[in-house]
Order: sequence, then C-alpha cells, then structure tokens
Amino acid sequence: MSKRYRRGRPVLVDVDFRTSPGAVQAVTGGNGSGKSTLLRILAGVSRPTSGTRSGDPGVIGYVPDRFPAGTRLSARSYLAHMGRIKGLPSRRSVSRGTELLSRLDLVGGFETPIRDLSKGNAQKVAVAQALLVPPRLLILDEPWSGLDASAHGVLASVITEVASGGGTVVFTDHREAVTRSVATEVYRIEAGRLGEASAVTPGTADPRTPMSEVVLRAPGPSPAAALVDALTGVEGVRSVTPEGERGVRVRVLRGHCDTLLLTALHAGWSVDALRHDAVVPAPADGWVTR
Ligand SMILES: Nc1ncnc2c1ncn2[C@@H]1O[C@H](COP(=O)(O)OP(=O)(O)OP(=O)(O)O)[C@@H](O)[C@H]1O
Repeated sequence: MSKRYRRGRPVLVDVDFRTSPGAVQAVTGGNGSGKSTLLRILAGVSRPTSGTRSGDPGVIGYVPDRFPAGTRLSARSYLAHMGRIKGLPSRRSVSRGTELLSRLDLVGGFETPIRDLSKGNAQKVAVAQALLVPPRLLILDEPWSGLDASAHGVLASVITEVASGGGTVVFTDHREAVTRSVATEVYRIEAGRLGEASAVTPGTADPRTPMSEVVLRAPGPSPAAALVDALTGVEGVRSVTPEGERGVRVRVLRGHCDTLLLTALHAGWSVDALRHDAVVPAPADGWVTR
C-alpha cells in the first residue's frame, strides 16, 4: 500500500507489512518517517491511498500516538464509554479497567478528569482501554512514552502475554535497546519505504546483559495471577507470564536472579525450573528497574 495526505509528498510507498501470530513486531524510523501512519492503517482508522489492508485480525487494541488527554471525562467514565463501543457492559468495563489500572499502578485517581492526570498516568488509561477486551492484534504507538519504570515492566509483560497467547503485537519506539529487548522482529521505515524485517533472536545479541528464566509455582490455592501481580515491577524482572494454574514464567536480569529466588522461597513459592542462558541487549535507560 501507499499513503499520501491530500496533495502532500508520499508518506508510505509500496509498503507490504504482514502481521504474524505470536510475533512482537517493532517499527522504527526517524520523526515523520510514517510509523504512526502505518499503525493507523493497521488499526483501520486510516485508509491507504492505494493498495489494501486485508485479513481479519479479530479484536484490535490500539494505543494511538496522541491520546485525548484533554478530556474532562474521568478514567472510569472514559473506560466505560470505550467498553460500550467494544460491546462490554459498563460494570464489566469498569471492573476490568480497575484491574488493569491497578496493575499499571495509576496514581491520581479513577474519578479524576483525565486532563488533570499527569502525562504518564493518562498514558496508563490509554493502555488500559486497549486491553479492555483481550486483543488479538495489539497496536501500540510509542506506548512507553511517559510511563514510569514499574509500568514499563507491566507493559512488557502484557506484550509477552498477548504474543504467547497467539496474538500479534505491533509497536513503535525510538530506542533501539527497547525495541530489541521486547520485539521478535524489527522493521525500519526510511524515505517512505519499509525495510526487510530483522529477526531478534535471544541468545545471539549483546552478551553483556545475561538473562535468567525461572518458573515459579504458588503454594496451595493461590492463583498464578497473584504471582504475576507480586512480581511485576520487581527490580530486574522483564516479563512475567502465567504458566498453568498456579505457575509463572519470569524473565529476569541474571544479576537480579538470586534476589528473586530468595524472595520467592521466603514467600513460600516453589522454584520449578531455572535457566541461565537467555541473553538480550542491555536496556538504554534502565527501564526494567524500579
Ligand atoms: N493527518 C495528517 N495530515 C497531513 N499530514 C500528516 C497527517 N498525519 C501525518 N502527516 C504527515 O505524514 C508524515 C508522517 O507522519 P507520521 O506521524 O506517520 O510519522 P512518525 O514516524 O510517526 O513520526 P514521529 O516519530 O514524529 O511520531 C509527516 O510528514 C506528517 O507531517
């Protein structure tokens, strides 16, 4: 497909972009290179000038580059409205929204007008609306913009959860370290053209930041969700994904693994498996730590 706005220069030229189930696809490029335009077309809120968007990805969750942060609506009313558009009863949207915003650690209040929230907290509301109905295609336009370190970790976990459930995540970010540590494929747009994907294979990247993978099991009747909540945002933790009814798989920086294991054992959790060989690039700005 190609895209130009009114009589302006072409923004996208003969772009062929395919989403693939289970993939986390990053789109990079300079300011004004057309990343948001590509994501808007993928989300179905903008049409290509020529070419087509085809296929039915199922439920789409979309965090746009410009969230209507000026609205007088509170997070609660906004999420209830967004839920209604997505076919959810208000009560269900509010309970799901509350769960998501407490996981993202919203500070400022569920009843506060969104325009009075800080930029990062408004961004958490933007992320929550995209997840009200579990998406099969999650499209995130610079989703980390303004988020604090703990919400960074939660969002990385959410991305992993969507992809490991067979969904697709497409996101943009300017920082190569973030794209390479979260994405499985990285694309670059230059002069309106989309380059070939470069696959990111954990284990072949920069060896300076070794990762560990730990499978933990909650004691007794505790559900995996309790462990996900307890571990998300913990220092060094990159992602937490449920594994069975009472287990979670945690990716953690190697240097923080022993502390994680001690915390887990003290809390009465069992360590089911441990692997020290996963390697990913170092983060640019320490976004995984609190
Ligand atoms: N609605 C619009 N009307 C006219 N021109 C637009 C519109 N949206 C984007 N453009 C133009 O299209 C080009 C690509 O914009 P786009 O927002 O897709 O880039 P981007 O790569 O996401 O940029 P950034 O990294 O700064 O967010 C820019 O030159 C921009 O000015």
